[in-house]
Amino acid sequence: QLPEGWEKRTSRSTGMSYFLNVHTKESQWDTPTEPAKKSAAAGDGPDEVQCLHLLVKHKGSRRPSSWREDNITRTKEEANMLLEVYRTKINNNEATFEELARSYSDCSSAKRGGDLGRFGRGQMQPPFEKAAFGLNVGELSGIVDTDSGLHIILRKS
Ligand SMILES: N=C(N)NCCC[C@H](NC(=O)[C@@H]1CCC/C1=C/[C@H](COP(=O)(O)O)NC=O)C(N)=O
Repeated sequence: QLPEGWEKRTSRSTGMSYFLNVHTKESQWDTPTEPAKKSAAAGDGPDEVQCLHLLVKHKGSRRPSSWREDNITRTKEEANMLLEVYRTKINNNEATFEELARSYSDCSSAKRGGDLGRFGRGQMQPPFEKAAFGLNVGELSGIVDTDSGLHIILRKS
């Protein structure tokens, strides 16, 4: 039995259950324990963000294949080391996020410099969403672990 004001829904892209606040239309992955709030109080972070990401897949990825490699066999540790190198290059201004994503990201968004466009809550896998919505505009994330692989994220707006 859900607290008042919540409805259980299923995500189109992952088939995972999420919860919709029927008053504010906000959604969340975590099972609600309190009645749904009636208004979107300020300070709940943005409704939508626009991010670039650089995904390095590994042999344990949910789909260990990409435009770069038909069969991705690198280990998760190797993926982590690659992302540390990319983060360092970006922080040292040796390369831009877009240049590295375009060359090395295992996501189809590589062709757009890693741009995922604007997205709201309930669209991306939970660890990615948590990291992305926790960034300030212009901030580069640490290494984020999802079923897709390992990512670094740059929030654009
Ligand atoms: N709404 C927008 N713009 N597109 C739908 C995104 C669907 C979403 N995707 C992800 O969460 C992964 C992690 C962050 C980006 C992302 C990209 C994945 C990574 O590659 P894959 O593991 O699929 O091979 N490629 C596309 O989906 C999901 N709920 O599965």
